[in-house]
Amino acid sequence: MPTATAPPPIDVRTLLDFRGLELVFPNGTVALSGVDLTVDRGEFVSIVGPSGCGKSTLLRIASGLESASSGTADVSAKRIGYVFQDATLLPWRTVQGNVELLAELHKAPAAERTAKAAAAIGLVGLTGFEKHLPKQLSGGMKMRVSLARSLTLDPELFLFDEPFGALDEITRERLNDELLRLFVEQRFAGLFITHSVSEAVYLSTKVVVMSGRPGAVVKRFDVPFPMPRDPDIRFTPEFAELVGEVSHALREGHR
Ligand SMILES: Nc1ncnc2c1ncn2[C@@H]1O[C@H](COP(=O)(O)OP(=O)(O)OP(=O)(O)O)[C@@H](O)[C@H]1O
Repeated sequence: MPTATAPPPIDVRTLLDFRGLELVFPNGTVALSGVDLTVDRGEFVSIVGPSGCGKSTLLRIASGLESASSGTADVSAKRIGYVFQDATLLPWRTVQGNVELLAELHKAPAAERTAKAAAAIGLVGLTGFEKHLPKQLSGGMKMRVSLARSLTLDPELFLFDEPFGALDEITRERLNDELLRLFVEQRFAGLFITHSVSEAVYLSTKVVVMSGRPGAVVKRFDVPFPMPRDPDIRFTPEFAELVGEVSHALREGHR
């Protein structure tokens, strides 16, 4: 009797899979050249690279806003969250109204929207600020609202484009810890762009270093420190050593 052939297993671990990506803009600018990048479930991947090396372009490809000229860009994550350097809040809407926005666009019923927004506002530590308008919030609080807005979608993959770049050091460190807590609790995967090597090492399970334009991956580092991550890890020689190695690769790739 013929035996049924089992279908090939689907690799549900990989949420984003870029192979040999090239991107040439219509004006001839070669932004990316042969970029291989994957983000698996459970991973938090940071990209560091010199200005103009194509980091934001990679996120634009991940979100479907840009298409590669060649190579393959597979994104199997169904629900994707976005946080950019600018919190992009609607100034006339309250915190609650801003956080409900995505659920509203997805036509979720009012009661579900309210409940999801309240839970997300709680997750980012803004309970009590629901009725505030964006102009009444600090920069760090606005970023929390931006995070909460995407959390209502229960994202499988979160894309971050230098979300904390404009914040002061203390606020940035606090938000790094909040983000790590959310990563552990909410179990989304992350693709995070930053100019800060220590931020990349502190947050990530993997750090990818890109060269200057055209952007290519010059080195990948696995970050061995366990999750949940101890904030004091930043003051250890092992942490300093890894930051040094990533910084060195960044300098080498920039020549
Ligand atoms: N629409 C476009 N047309 C032509 N060139 C572009 C376009 N968009 C971006 N570029 C160029 O492509 C390169 C990559 O841009 P991108 O914004 O991805 O870099 P980046 O690494 O995110 O930079 P930064 O760190 O400064 O934010 C840059 O040199 C940029 O000037």
